Amino acid sequence: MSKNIEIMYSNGVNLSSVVAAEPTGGYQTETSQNQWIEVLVDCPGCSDLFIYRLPAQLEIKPGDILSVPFGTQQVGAVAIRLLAQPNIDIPLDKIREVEDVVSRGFFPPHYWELLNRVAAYYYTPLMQVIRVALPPGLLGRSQRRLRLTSWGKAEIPPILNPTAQKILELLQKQASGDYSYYYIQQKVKAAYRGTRELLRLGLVESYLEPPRLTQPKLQKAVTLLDNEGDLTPRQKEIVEVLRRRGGELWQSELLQICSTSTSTLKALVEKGCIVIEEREILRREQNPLVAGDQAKSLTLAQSQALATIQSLQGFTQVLLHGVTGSGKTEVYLQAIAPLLQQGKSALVLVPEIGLTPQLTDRFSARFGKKVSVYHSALSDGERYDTWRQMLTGEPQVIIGTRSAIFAPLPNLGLIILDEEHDSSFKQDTPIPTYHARSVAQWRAELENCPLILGSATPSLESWISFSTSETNPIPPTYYLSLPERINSRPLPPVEIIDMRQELQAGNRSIFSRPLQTALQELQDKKQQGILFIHRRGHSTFVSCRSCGYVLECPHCDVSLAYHHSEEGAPQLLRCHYCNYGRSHPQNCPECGSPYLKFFGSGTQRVAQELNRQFPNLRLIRFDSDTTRTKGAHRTLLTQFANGEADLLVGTQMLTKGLDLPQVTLVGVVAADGLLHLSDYRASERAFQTLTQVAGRAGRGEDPGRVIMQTYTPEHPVIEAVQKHDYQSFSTGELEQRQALNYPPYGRLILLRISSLDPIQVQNTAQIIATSLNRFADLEILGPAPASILRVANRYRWQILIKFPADALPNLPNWEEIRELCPASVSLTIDVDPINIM
Ligand SMILES: Nc1ncnc2c1ncn2[C@@H]1O[C@H](COP(=O)(O)OP(=O)(O)OP(=O)(O)O)[C@@H](O)[C@H]1O
Ligand SMILES: [Zn+2]
Ligand SMILES: [Zn+2]
Repeated sequence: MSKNIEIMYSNGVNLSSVVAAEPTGGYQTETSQNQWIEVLVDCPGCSDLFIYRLPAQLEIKPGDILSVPFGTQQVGAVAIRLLAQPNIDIPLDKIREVEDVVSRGFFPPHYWELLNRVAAYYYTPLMQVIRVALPPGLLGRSQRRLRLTSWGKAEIPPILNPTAQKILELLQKQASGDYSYYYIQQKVKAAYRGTRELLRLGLVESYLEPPRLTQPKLQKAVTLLDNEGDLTPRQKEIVEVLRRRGGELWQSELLQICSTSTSTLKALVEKGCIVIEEREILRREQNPLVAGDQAKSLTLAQSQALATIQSLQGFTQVLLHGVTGSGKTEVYLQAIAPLLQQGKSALVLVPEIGLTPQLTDRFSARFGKKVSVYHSALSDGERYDTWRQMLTGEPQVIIGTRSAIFAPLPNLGLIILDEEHDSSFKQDTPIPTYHARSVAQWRAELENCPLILGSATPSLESWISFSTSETNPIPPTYYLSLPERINSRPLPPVEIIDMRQELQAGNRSIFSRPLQTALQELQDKKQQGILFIHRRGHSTFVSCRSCGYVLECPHCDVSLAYHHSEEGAPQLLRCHYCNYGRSHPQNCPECGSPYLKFFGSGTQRVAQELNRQFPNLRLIRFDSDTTRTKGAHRTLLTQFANGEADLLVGTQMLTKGLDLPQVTLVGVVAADGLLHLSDYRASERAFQTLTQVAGRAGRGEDPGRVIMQTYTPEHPVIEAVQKHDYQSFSTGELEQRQALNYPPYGRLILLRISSLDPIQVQNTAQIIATSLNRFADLEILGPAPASILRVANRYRWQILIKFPADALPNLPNWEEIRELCPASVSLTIDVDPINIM
């Protein structure tokens, strides 16, 4: 085995400073006098730079993806920086050579710098950021292989040394004459001597097999040539089919259409009528065909907003604050159209996949094939190919979720974050714990293009940075408002129902009397409704009426939710944290009593109740249980849009961006579930969710109405939602945030500490907190157990660090903090956390 271990920096260089110090210069580096390259290797735990020799025949640039020898393996690596001299003191012959380039020029200009900023801001090793940004599998292990040449396949080998002889025999015994280096090394001692000889004699050749996942998908294509030969009637038929189809078809299609065989096609090849060759097919998610549409003539507010957007030059930020149904999407579409004409691309980020079918359709209707989607529910192949398609530089529109902010579009003209307030733009785990909005700001700055943040309920962060009257802010910022719905349609009136009074009046149903009446009327009037429930499943917990025992998850400190859908389907208890499931017991496991009672209502229970009380009402459940399979979102929404159901019953998922003009009624079964969460953002989130769900009503010709049930009608969030009053809600909420120094006035860093060992995690949390107390400008909250201490058997503690947003104080050296954790305790640094529970 080789003892040439790669040479690593001994003093733990701070990577971000190394790379950030040389912004994009790497791309223009004169390669001639550089003989060395620093690389990042894709190997767990390796965050340092390693130095390699440049092979004479290879031209390598920073950003290229490489294959390098590492220990005894070949691993993926990213070229970081070229050097004229190795900057460490080691014998030059100890430095190994780069094996090969797997993929060239993978990063568009500025991209590299973006990744570095993310790594630095979120205290994450650069390699982890690269992993989030690249499609899966790109850095997979490529394999060096050895195969026989045609000369090597011949029977008469020259006289060889014994190892070479053994390897040759090994290869010749194998049908394709092809093995990995690794396999040969296992089989033959000191194999390198033999391979060297075989290579020198030209009996074998060595080649690099790219990682499997990233292999482009090839398929045989048949192309018609002009030679009319002497053909049989059958052959003529095939040629005719090809001609009618434009002279080109995939072989598989042609075989199917003509019910013919490959040997028939081969005969045509021999007659010179057709050629068959391998072509790459791009596995992009197929957008269903949608009828094209034209730009709508804009309302006054829309055209003013558009005019401002079109006047923007370079890096600017726009907050497009438009009430629900005010036509923000139309503004996006018309802002993008001229960019595509200029050969530029646009990036549109949306919160959830559930949202994308409708939105993607609107974009496809306008821009056709120039639109692609990019999100984590795509297959690896689809992701990889969409990625490659972006690199072509063709003007295009990418619509995607959070991670699409890293889409490598070379010629970016505009970035849009739709529903910018949505918390799904923030990644909690794994690291980097990035917020797509922050990354979008950096990206827009680096690409020098405008960024549009759109929402009916802007996050307080965005609101404050656009509403404070700073003169000449950098970058220039614009607050654009669409205060009215399209065609001056009114926002729907919101009726608040006090459920305590319902109970007093003897109504024990989960539906208040006004909601019952409204549901009844729905059918008579042939209109549609949406019913919002905070939780999926049937009931939140099951407990014994005799002894009070609550069924809990064995791995988490939470009660199990009851899931039951149709008659006859198995009754299931499920943990919403770790997905543990068990069958529902007949009797109490504690006292044996048969009287088990369900508490709290999820989507399933509400659906059951509806079926019981309104047997004629047709409903569709829309939550993460019913939308698990690919395409389910689209199918269910299409059914609903086609009028196959009267009511859509679901969770958060249906609050966002749905545009269904025939929906007149929106019901909120219990607003309270959202209000009383132990998190400083609970009110903001509740206001946003309730306003958004209310905004689904009355978007078409018929006026809408909202019925909101609650036990706390006097809650300020409920009052603000009722009045559609963003302004007063945000003013009040900001005062509270300021008083306590919470964002957007203060900044937060959350340390999440977890372990299987309850004692060790608590001790570690304590030790970390003590060491943080040395920093006078930091306010340290905790250590405290997370609100659910144990999840999936891991005990979780946290420490919240608070500091003023305007002055970055002296922060701890996170590596030192990390070293305080024993191996069994893991630490995640969540910068600007959103979920603190
Ligand atoms: N200028 C226009 N003329 C006629 N109809 C329009 C115009 N602009 C938008 N619309 C239509 O109005 C409806 C609402 O628009 P859109 O969905 O873009 O609103 P939105 O502001 O994104 O709402 P939300 O924030 O609730 O998602 C859509 O059906 C859209 O096609
Ligand atoms: Zn019991
Ligand atoms: Zn669990």
